[in-house]
Amino acid sequence: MDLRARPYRSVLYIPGSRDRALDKARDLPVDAIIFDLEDAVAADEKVNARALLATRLAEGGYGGRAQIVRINGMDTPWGADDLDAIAAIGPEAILLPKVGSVEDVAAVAARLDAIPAARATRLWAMMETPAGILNAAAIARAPRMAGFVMGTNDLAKELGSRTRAAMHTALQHCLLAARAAGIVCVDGVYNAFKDEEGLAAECAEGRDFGFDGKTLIHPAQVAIANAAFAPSPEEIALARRQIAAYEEAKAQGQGVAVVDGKIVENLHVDTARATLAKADAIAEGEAA
Ligand SMILES: CC(C)(COP(=O)(O)OP(=O)(O)OC[C@H]1O[C@@H](n2cnc3c(N)ncnc32)[C@H](O)[C@@H]1OP(=O)(O)O)[C@@H](O)C(=O)NCCC(=O)NCCSC(=O)C[C@H](O)C(=O)O
Ligand SMILES: [Mg+2]
Repeated sequence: MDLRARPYRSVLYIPGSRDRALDKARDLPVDAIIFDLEDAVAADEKVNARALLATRLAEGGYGGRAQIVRINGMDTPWGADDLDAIAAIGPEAILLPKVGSVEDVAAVAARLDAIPAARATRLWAMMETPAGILNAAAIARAPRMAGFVMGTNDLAKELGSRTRAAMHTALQHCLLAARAAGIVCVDGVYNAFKDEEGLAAECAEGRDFGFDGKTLIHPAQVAIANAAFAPSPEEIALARRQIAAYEEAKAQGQGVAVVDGKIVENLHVDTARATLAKADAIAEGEAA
């Protein structure tokens, strides 16, 4: 299965304790939702949030959006109960926080193997600890692994870094590991949720790096991420021209075409086809 065939431009965190936000998300134009039981939920709300979220997920109404539940760490008082309660609903994916090693993931995958409802549930990993970043290649190939989410807040805390630039190596390292394993990789959150310009700039950088999309914390951020991570009309038009020019060159026995003064070879055509497939998947999701 091509995990990246589906769009992940906008991936919105929703605190599992906020019923109004859980309801609102049913109408938001996001590609994916992370229903959060970890850092967005206070310690004394954890148990109630787990029950509320289980009820809302069982009710459904989230349409074709990818649904991912972030549980608490297995080393916390809530992790094991979160896992059992959420796995029993058979969610599409469970997101593990602060993953440090492939063994962390393998232990959860083995526990899921014993829960029939979770037969098809995939695992995602928060990449946000120095050990996790260093072990990214192995984690990306762990059992049931389907996606990485960059946790830039925790990473900044752990590294003591003060700028995003200081985390570029970690971001790119995780992206390399994800691409080598063929899994999804989404960028970290932009905390200043009222700063649209700052978010747009960070989305543009994430897109240039190659991320599939951005994690978000507020509905006002959704449109900006959706625009930044979708192929632009110019990119779509160029992709079509590249494919047509290459097909024509091939018909004449040549392996190289030229479009806008730049060579187009089979690998560029692969990228062009991927651009069109992504645009189609987005259009399909928006029409649904
Ligand atoms: C940041 C917020 C606390 C702001 O909340 P609030 O003051 O309620 O915002 P608004 O009044 O502007 O809200 C307007 C309406 O939008 C709904 N809303 C708000 N946030 C969300 C959301 N995330 N999803 C869905 N709907 C949302 C409100 O209910 C209002 O609706 P209505 O009443 O109908 O008008 C708040 O946005 C928030 O809590 N955001 C999520 C924070 C979060 O999830 N944090 C954890 C993830 S970040 C992280 O941990 C990353 C990683 O681990 C790392 O290390 O980096
Ligand atoms: Mg975190």
